[in-house]
Amino acid sequence: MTAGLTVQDLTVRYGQVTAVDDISFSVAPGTVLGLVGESGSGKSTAARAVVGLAPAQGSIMLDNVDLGRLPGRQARRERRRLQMIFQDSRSALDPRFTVAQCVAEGLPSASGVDHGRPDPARDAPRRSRGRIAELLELVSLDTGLMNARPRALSGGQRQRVAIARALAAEPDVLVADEVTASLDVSVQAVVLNLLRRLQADLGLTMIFISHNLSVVRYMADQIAVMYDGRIVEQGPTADLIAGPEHPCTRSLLAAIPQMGQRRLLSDEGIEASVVSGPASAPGCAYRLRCPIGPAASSDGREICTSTDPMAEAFDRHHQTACHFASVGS
Ligand SMILES: Nc1ncnc2c1ncn2[C@@H]1O[C@H](COP(=O)(O)OP(=O)(O)OP(=O)(O)O)[C@@H](O)[C@H]1O
Repeated sequence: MTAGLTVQDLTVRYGQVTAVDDISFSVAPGTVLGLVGESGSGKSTAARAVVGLAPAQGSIMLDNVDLGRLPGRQARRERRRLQMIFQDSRSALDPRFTVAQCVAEGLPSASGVDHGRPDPARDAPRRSRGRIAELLELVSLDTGLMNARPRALSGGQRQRVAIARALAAEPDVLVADEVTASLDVSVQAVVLNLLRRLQADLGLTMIFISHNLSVVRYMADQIAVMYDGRIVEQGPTADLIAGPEHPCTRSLLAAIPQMGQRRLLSDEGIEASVVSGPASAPGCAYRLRCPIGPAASSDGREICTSTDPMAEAFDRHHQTACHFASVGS
């Protein structure tokens, strides 16, 4: 069984911008956490921080090992257990490399640490080709494409190469950030099914990010909803979909087109970007958008403007950061 992931008090600041604001979550071994939220809510930054690509405060633990407390070399080795797949496979793959070389980038070296960028002038080492072929088969890619360059591939094929490269490192945790957002709608479902199958077959622990709640719903066991750098609601997928408590979650749900699979898997329908108050303002960050908060109520809902709602446990599994989470939609 792969390791579980625990993230505690994760904060990422870029100058004055707090992109991720003190979030905590855990992903049980072999399960999928869906991270959903509007554009700019901090999903990508959180993901990048988890895999060590963004400067962060807080702790990231694989099982009970805090990666931030390990010495450099050991930390680098442990970080290989977390792999990320990005939205844009075109820029994620080096155009000078063959497919085999792209996948070989992910293979652990004999010493167990990064073997760096393979020399694009040389072919993937002969001893690795068997493993590379295995990985291509795993992602249902024709091994005849081994010597092709990424630009000769379709978007879906390139994303499969990126997945194969991530799997080459034999990760415990896979972080998938909007991996189908730039694919044709017809290919999105195929890649999502592939990811779901690989996750289940390999028992991977996974963070799956999308701004499209219908896609996250399909992929995830648990969902965390982000707004303005924070997690405003999290819980088991079925509970959160059947009984969304935070108005932000309700708004994301309402934006799902109630149509067939083609529309459901498209990126249509999620509106707007984050509108928050000044960073120093007290109160709930969602209040300016909120249909049940101060703007919408005659009683003023003073608490929304005066007090930041901490995530309160409505039950043990389902948490919502809203003073009026139980008020109807
Ligand atoms: N390198 C950076 N420098 C400065 N600000 C950044 C940087 N990366 C992200 N941000 C800011 O952090 C906030 C969160 O951005 P992030 O990309 O993580 O959100 P997101 O939810 O992933 O959005 P999207 O779905 O559009 O990618 C935004 O306000 C963004 O402008």
